[in-house]
Amino acid sequence: MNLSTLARTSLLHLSPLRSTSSTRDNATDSVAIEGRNINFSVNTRQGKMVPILKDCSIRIPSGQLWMLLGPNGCGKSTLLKILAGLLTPTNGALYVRRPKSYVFQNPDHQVYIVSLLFHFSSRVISRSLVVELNFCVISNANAFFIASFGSRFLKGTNLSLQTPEASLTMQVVMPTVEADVAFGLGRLNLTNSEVRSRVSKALEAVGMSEYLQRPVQTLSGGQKQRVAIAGALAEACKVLLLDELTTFLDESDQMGVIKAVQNLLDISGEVTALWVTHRLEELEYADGAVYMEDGRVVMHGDAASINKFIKAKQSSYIDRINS
Ligand SMILES: Nc1ncnc2c1ncn2[C@@H]1O[C@H](COP(=O)(O)OP(=O)(O)OP(=O)(O)O)[C@@H](O)[C@H]1O
Repeated sequence: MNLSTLARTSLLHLSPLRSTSSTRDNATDSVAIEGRNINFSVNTRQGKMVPILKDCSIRIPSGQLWMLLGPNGCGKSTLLKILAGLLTPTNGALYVRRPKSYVFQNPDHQVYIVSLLFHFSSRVISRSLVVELNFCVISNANAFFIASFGSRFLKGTNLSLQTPEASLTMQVVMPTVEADVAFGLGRLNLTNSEVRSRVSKALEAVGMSEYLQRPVQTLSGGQKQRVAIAGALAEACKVLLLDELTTFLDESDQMGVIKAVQNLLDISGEVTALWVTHRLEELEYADGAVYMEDGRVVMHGDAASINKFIKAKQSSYIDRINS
């Protein structure tokens, strides 16, 4: 989908975008993420089609931090995965600026996820989708293995596995923060000094420069999350899709991650972030927000209006319970 074609199309059911006081000075009017009438259904074992997303439309300007909110099961993660290219919509129009990167809720799953993402972009050399990265070789069968045991447990381990298609040795996780951030750069044909420079700039953007040589498993959850974001930045990603990053974090780590994302948007001016959250208080850091219910986008616009809308809904719900 061509951006200019999409931009010319009027999105009648979206509320107009308005700037908020927190909008970054360097943000432009160009659009980084746009979805129009996105539908997504799944087939149940009984052969029934169940709609998960219903005519969802969103439009997110470049250089801004937006939040995606809504009750449990309303479809936030599904929409984010569609934007990331991990799921294909049943129908609808979609534009997401590239390179884009998806950062998962649990920082310990990041390496497993990296391997899955590479399925779509890397060299397929056997039926089991074996992919070669700069440091490691992973197959989808092994990815399941990593998921089952937890990548944290396997960090820095060498595994030898025999599959019907190939005999594999894989080093699962990078031993240090520096190597972890450099993980995805192998396919870019960069010199060593270019890799080092990208890694150090990315770690600086998330406030983790002094952790370059630290083993990843010694970091806190929030620090791991920031390292994962740095990995995406090192690959020069323009769109960050962040799935409930602060769920497992305490308050100080939570603030560290939000500040890191805000900081990197301020520094770059051209990175756009969409952040799935349950926490209403995180809205105060956003330029805009999308509120979903039951697979639909109910409201879309500036963060303050969405905050007011959700609070009004919550208090009317409490009133109904109490009456
Ligand atoms: N493959 C699937 N098969 C059946 N139902 C699914 C599938 N994937 C998602 N769903 C359902 O779709 C709905 C939306 O799921 P999704 O994970 O996107 O919600 P969410 O808003 O991110 O929820 P939460 O806030 O609890 O993480 C849920 O009811 C979920 O059970």
